[in-house]
Amino acid sequence: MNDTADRSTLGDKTALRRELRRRRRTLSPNQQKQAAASLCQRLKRLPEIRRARRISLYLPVNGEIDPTQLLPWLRQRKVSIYLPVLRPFSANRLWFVAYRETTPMVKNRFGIAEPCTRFAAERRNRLPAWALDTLIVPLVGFDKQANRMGMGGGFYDRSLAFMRHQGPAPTLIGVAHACQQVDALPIEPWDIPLDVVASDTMVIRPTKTG
Ligand SMILES: Nc1nc2c(c(=O)[nH]1)N(C=O)[C@@H](CNc1ccc(C(=O)N[C@@H](CCC(=O)O)C(=O)O)cc1)CN2
Ligand SMILES: Nc1ncnc2c1ncn2[C@@H]1O[C@H](COP(=O)(O)OP(=O)(O)OP(=O)(O)O)[C@@H](O)[C@H]1O
Repeated sequence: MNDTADRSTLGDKTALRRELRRRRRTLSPNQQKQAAASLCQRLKRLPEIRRARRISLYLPVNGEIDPTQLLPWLRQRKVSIYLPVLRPFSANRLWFVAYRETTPMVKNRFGIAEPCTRFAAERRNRLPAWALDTLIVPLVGFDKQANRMGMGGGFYDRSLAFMRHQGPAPTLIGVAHACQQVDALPIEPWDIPLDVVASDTMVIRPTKTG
């Protein structure tokens, strides 16, 4: 690809990301609540989530759809719950820290609540991504092939890069509001494909090829 094409692709992606983030921010508190309830109903019926024993989810910010209504249901099923935490000294990578009622929380540099560094520093409180069996991944956008767009930091793509090789392959469930769907997203070489996308109105799986 030449330089000009490269720059215009990047420009398109940034503009699209901004537009999709704007869409979810304009939802009213009531719409947010309805969407979250409807998403969680759908998620509870997914075989992928009913099999989960070690799952990560996220605490929503800036209009992201809220998956936390799942917490009581997961706890009742004795599923271990983890949150993504920005890894110190490891740029744009995540590790996953146990989220219990007693976990001490702080806000990270993006204003997202996460388990505090001292708690996360203890090995027994955290897992690398490959040791989870299921991840609920926050999406900024998705398309009908279940391709994803995230915040643009490459946090999930970097943390899941191990999935290109043989070995552990946690189930990846992308979640978003229905208004975050677009016709087609550009696929990047580093994108790790999702198994399923769930929104407040639908469940999408990529069509199998090959
Ligand atoms: N709720 C939630 N938690 C999450 C993610 C997420 O998307 N949602 N992440 C998924 O990767 C990781 C954090 N990734 C992020 C990547 C970029 C930005 C970001 O650029 N935010 C602001 C800038 C804020 C600032 O710099 O102060 C922005 O977009 O303008 C935020 C979080 C881990 N935790
Ligand atoms: N495995 C990787 N190793 C190194 N850099 C990576 C990797 N994956 C993604 N990146 C880099 O991260 C940046 C952001 O990627 P992209 O725009 O696809 O983000 P995203 O998929 O929206 O973000 P996220 O994964 O945080 O949801 C890109 O510049 C890309 O080069």
